[in-house]
Amino acid sequence: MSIKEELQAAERIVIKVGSSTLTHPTSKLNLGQIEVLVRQLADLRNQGKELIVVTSGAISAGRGKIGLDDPPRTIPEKQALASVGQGLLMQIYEKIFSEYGQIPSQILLTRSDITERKRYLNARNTILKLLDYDIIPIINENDTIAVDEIKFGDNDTLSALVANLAEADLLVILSDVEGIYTGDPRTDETAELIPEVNEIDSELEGLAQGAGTDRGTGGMITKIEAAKISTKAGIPMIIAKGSQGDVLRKIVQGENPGTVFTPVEQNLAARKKWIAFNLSVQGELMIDEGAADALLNHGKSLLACGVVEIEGEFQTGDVVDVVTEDKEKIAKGIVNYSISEVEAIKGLQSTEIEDKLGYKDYDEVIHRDNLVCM
Ligand SMILES: Nc1ncnc2c1ncn2[C@@H]1O[C@H](COP(=O)(O)OP(=O)(O)O)[C@@H](O)[C@H]1O
Ligand SMILES: N[C@@H](CCC(=O)OP(=O)(O)O)C(=O)O
Repeated sequence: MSIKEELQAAERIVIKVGSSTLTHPTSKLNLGQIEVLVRQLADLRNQGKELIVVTSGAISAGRGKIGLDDPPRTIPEKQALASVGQGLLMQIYEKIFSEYGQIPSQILLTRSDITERKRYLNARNTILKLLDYDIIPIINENDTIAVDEIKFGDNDTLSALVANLAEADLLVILSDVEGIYTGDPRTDETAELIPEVNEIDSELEGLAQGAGTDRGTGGMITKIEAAKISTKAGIPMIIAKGSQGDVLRKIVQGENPGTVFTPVEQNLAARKKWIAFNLSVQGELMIDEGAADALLNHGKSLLACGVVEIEGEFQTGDVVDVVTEDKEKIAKGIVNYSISEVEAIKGLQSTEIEDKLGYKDYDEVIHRDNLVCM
């Protein structure tokens, strides 16, 4: 399918809207802009599209409401502002969506809702049920309670993980720029829009700078991180300017008003997607050349005999990175044994595991069904 056809065929779409689109430079909500956006979303829903919105703007709206001149610096400051602003955001979404006959709902996520498999499945089931009820889930990070260890940090990454979790057909990131330019268009007058990206390389990453205003988080850097996750999961992603009145209509008609990232041809099963994009890696297994060949070229499981060195603190069922002796990361997987058990059985044949541990729950350290090669 061409990218145009993929855009036209997208039935389930995640739309992420940045603070720079939802709020004015005063930090207060940009009601006109939100109205235009919600009208388009309602119209897509009327066309039968399934929509999931990832919204930013809580911190900025909270700041606008309280009337703080300076942007928040500390985590408690951001948390307090988010606590004020999230309610404002939902109030306005609820009001305008209702006017257009649609039902929005709120979901606030922390990183562990995605990294812990049980919670991931819960979040997924809830979102799918809401879509089933013709509701538009509106997702934000749970800023008020998320501290560093459990934070996504930015909604670009969150939106890509949500697109993956919900098995969306398309991820749209609406910002205050048309797309990715050859430099930050705010500071580089010669910067030109890049309409299509087929491969994310270090050159492209080098063009991306941070946020454009003190309301945004991450700028183009986090949007490229999102594109890596999304395209690897087989989902095309578009960055476009949220203030263009008919931007969403154009996209679903197959037009590209910004930068489109074409997906990598790969269709991982849902469980493998969860492993591949799991942000909470608990350790690292270094494996020898033979084991690397078995994993990468023959689709085999990782056996204890191929494990050379171990790092981290993992329990049975945790996700670990698998690296070569040159420290190149080649895979990620769910381990069948804890770190102390792998330490004891590394280098051994599977037939020797029982003698060593006094039991043998599994032949493999990581079964191939729980392994994703990079
Ligand atoms: N190479 C680039 N191309 C386009 N924009 C860039 C680039 N590098 C940095 N930016 C900045 O990224 C900003 C958008 O990101 P951000 O401020 O986080 O907004 P949002 O709230 O939409 O996420 C733009 O306003 C721009 O200043
Ligand atoms: N969760 C935060 C937004 C974080 C974020 O990534 O902001 P942005 O770069 O504007 O998408 C909030 O609601 O204020």
